Amino acid sequence: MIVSLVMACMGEAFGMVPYVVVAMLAAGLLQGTLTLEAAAELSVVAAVAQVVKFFLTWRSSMMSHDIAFRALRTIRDEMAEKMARVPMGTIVDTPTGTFKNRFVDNVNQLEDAIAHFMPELPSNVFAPVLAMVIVFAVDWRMGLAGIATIPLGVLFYLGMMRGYEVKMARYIESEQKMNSTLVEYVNGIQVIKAFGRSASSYSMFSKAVAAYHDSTLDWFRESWVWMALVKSVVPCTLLFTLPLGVWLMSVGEITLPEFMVCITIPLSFIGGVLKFAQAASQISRMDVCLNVVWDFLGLPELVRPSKRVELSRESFSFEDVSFSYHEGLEVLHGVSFRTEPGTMTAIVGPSGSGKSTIAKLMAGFWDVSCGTIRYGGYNVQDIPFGQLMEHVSYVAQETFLFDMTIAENIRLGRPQATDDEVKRAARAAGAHEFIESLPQGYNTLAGEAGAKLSGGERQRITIARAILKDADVVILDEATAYADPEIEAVMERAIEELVAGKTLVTIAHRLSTVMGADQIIVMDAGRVVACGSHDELLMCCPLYARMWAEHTASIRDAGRED
Ligand SMILES: Nc1ncnc2c1ncn2[C@@H]1O[C@H](COP(=O)(O)OP(=O)(O)OP(=O)(O)O)[C@@H](O)[C@H]1O
Repeated sequence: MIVSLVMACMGEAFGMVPYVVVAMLAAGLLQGTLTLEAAAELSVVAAVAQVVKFFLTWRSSMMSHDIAFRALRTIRDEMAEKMARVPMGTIVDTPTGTFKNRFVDNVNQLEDAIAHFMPELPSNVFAPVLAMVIVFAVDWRMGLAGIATIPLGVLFYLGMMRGYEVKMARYIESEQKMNSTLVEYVNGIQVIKAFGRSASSYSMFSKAVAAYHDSTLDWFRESWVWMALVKSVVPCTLLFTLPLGVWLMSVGEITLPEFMVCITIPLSFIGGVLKFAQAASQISRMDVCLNVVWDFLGLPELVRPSKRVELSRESFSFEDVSFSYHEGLEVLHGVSFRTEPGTMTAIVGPSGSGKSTIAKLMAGFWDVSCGTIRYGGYNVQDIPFGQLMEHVSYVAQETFLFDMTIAENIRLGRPQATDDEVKRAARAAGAHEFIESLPQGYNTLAGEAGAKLSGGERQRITIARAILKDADVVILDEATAYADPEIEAVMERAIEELVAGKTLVTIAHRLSTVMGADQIIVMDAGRVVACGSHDELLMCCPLYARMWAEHTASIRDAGRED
């Protein structure tokens, strides 16, 4: 960046040479002393200086752009890394659009600041200073006349700067809010259409657009008056230099060439001064955008050690675990249980009783508020995140496929897996046939295929992913929730493949699917109310007995309807 700055400044210095040459040519012409050879030589000097300026400015700009894009990449990489280290709560509580804003729009704004503003700012200061040194060296009175418009310009500039940062922050905030609301709007378009609402009636979006409109106009209305004054007053140097110069020349204080130098040189630095005046908006913008980056990078992280530990064969154990997603709102209270290796644990309970929360804590998405979760004999907080994840497969309620090929989506389970292994996993998950029937088979992009895949098919792809991972513990969070009756059998076979010989923790609504579990944990309002086998719970847990009665009644009713 320093080299880029130096080259930009040198470029400005060379850029001034043609002005000096013009002054010398004009003076020679007026004095009648200009010869053809001298004119040709001076023109060559001006042309060479212009070429050198071009070369230096070009190199400086290339370097600063290179630096800018490298900085942008580093910032984005760090933000993406950070995202993997913050608790899931930070992610789910933030609207998707906000992430797009932080990562894309906000960081993009820094490009302009780093690539243009930083190298140009010193050269915009350097060029006027150099120009003034030249004019002052010729005649100090002409020097003063050359900068006479600047104090007035500074006055108007200060007028523009009043409350500028607040206005700029409001403008950027409203711009980002509008962008993120637009992303939400697009994400939620199905709901908006289904309820027959239009963009204008989606009040969040229209409010964000209106706020952006108001803040932009507010900002421009005030700034533009001042900026227009600065731009019209500062370049008027001739108003002062011309009469003073003519007078000084008439009284013999300065020569004609000196007069020409003193009126042309101040004209050469006006562009720089005006650009410098715009620096305020750049600095405020940079400040706001950088703060967004720093705030995000400063978010608290899930702290894990990096040194691998020697895990025993023990599986998960919850010891008096309490948890709140948000302070003061505890959703799990003193939960304790163990999962023995190679056994099946089912977690059941009414909606909102905390089943999925337990699954997500096992998957390491959040840290507990109180108590301890152990795996392999260690508190999970003392196990490197990557190491714990080697042992755990989490199949979530929501199936998510990345917009890459189906094969690559499955391979996420084990990046080094061969094509054959990917296919074997898909076969075991009962997904091979429908994947083969897609236009490009395993190479079909999930985004293209997405619309054609049913919920159950998508789920079998995520099960294939988990089968490929081959982890010791499989956590199934209502994994068969979207399966229709016809494919339920296929799904169950896929899951049997997935969990063969593994420790299974499953959360299921249909109690018939968990009857055979080694232990069933019954949750109610964030507490474990009972734990045992199906038969034991029927005898001793009224809540479970009621849920079972409701479940069998619903199966009977469904059978009667058929
Ligand atoms: N991300 C979140 N932020 C705040 N509260 C949450 C979050 N996720 C769940 N909760 C709350 O935590 C409680 C337990 O939710 P959880 O999803 O674990 O229940 P569940 O038993 O799995 O429910 P269901 O069977 O309906 O999926 C609920 O009161 C829920 O509103």
